[in-house]
Amino acid sequence: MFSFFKKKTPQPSPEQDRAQEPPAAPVPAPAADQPAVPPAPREPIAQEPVAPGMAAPDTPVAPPPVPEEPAAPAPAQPVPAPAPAPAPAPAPQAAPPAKSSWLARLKSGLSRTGQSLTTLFVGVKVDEDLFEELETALIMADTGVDAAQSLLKGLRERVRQERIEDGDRVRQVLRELLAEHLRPLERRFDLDRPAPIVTMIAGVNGAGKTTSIGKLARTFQQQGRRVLLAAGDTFRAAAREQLVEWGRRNDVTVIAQEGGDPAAVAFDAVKSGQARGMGVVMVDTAGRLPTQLHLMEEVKKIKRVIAKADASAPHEVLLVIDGNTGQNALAQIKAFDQALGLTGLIVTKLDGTAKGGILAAVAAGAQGVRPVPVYWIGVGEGIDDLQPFVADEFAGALLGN
Ligand SMILES: Nc1nc2c(ncn2[C@@H]2O[C@H](COP(=O)(O)OP(=O)(O)OP(=O)(O)O)[C@@H](O)[C@H]2O)c(=O)[nH]1
Repeated sequence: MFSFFKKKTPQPSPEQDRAQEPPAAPVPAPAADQPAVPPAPREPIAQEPVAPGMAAPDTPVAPPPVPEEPAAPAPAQPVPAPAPAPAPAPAPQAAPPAKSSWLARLKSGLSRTGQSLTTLFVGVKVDEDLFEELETALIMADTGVDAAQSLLKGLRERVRQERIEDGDRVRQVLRELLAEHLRPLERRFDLDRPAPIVTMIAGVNGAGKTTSIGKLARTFQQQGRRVLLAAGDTFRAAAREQLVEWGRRNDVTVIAQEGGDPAAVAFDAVKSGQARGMGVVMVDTAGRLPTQLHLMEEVKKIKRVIAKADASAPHEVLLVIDGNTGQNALAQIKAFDQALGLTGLIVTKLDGTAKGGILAAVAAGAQGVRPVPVYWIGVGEGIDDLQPFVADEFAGALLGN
């Protein structure tokens, strides 16, 4: 399995607050990840290698300055350097895996969640004790109380109506009910619309934003779209370099700038994407907690400034959430949705978690959350471990077929 983006150091805690850092080094990451002296200044990078099967690049265009945005600093200067012409590393995996292997991975990824649920049905008597145990197991899997109760209500009805006495049949019915419950979250990311599709990615530290962007860039390329990335985390050199390095290895243009205003980088990326006929422009943003109000203002500003480069953009605003986060994910969705108007979710790290039920809580609108559609789920660090969310497959992986 091809693995990439693995950080050399442990992930920064979401609890870290850039605000507490000295102004000269406003970085969210732990000291280990952050050299006291930043790495040698990197030229803003605009690689222009051409992915196989893609059109030749246009002449790089110097983007216009960011239009008047109160307190906006000078525009980024992504002077598109000539292509460094590194021999592009071969694609780690040429073709997407067979459907069966993906399903097997999803299943094994969610096995820790599934185990606690599926073992309950083996040779069991179908009675009130079973329903109570199931309710507890669902809540433990992070479905939340609302979703657990609503699923169990449906299950009781079906068991009564169909006079089900077999534990395994109860499991199958619960699986059907879970799939139905999750189906409203299913949404396909539409690539067939006017380009560039400007997609902004937000989330807390370490949720998997940059990794997911890398995986998506590959997916979009495989579907014949030219991709441009904006390294919107101008504070943390490691985050920027992670994206830039990915771009180098995979023939994807990356607009990056050390320091400065992330909104300016985003603006430049959109302009550049328009000028170069890109299919998708993905804007990475620094990790932030919803409680860090100044950083939430910053991410709102990025969105506003993107709209100055293209009045219809951003076309997608995606929140990346870590599937292990538990019920706090709901608070994250609510806050980012309020700040940015989310169009979709990417739920990562569903592999090896005992809490794969969080999507049921989202679908139930628990804690007043809007059931924001889920475009993709991440079940591993490999390039193919980000897959479209399909309710039926998800329910099957969780509860068996
Ligand atoms: N197991 C697993 N690990 C993942 C998944 N997605 C991302 N990761 C890992 O999670 C870690 C953090 O991922 P990043 O992409 O750096 O997260 P980020 O949100 O960009 O982090 P910041 O830039 O610090 O805000 C990395 O070690 C990734 O390899 C997933 O679906 N499964």
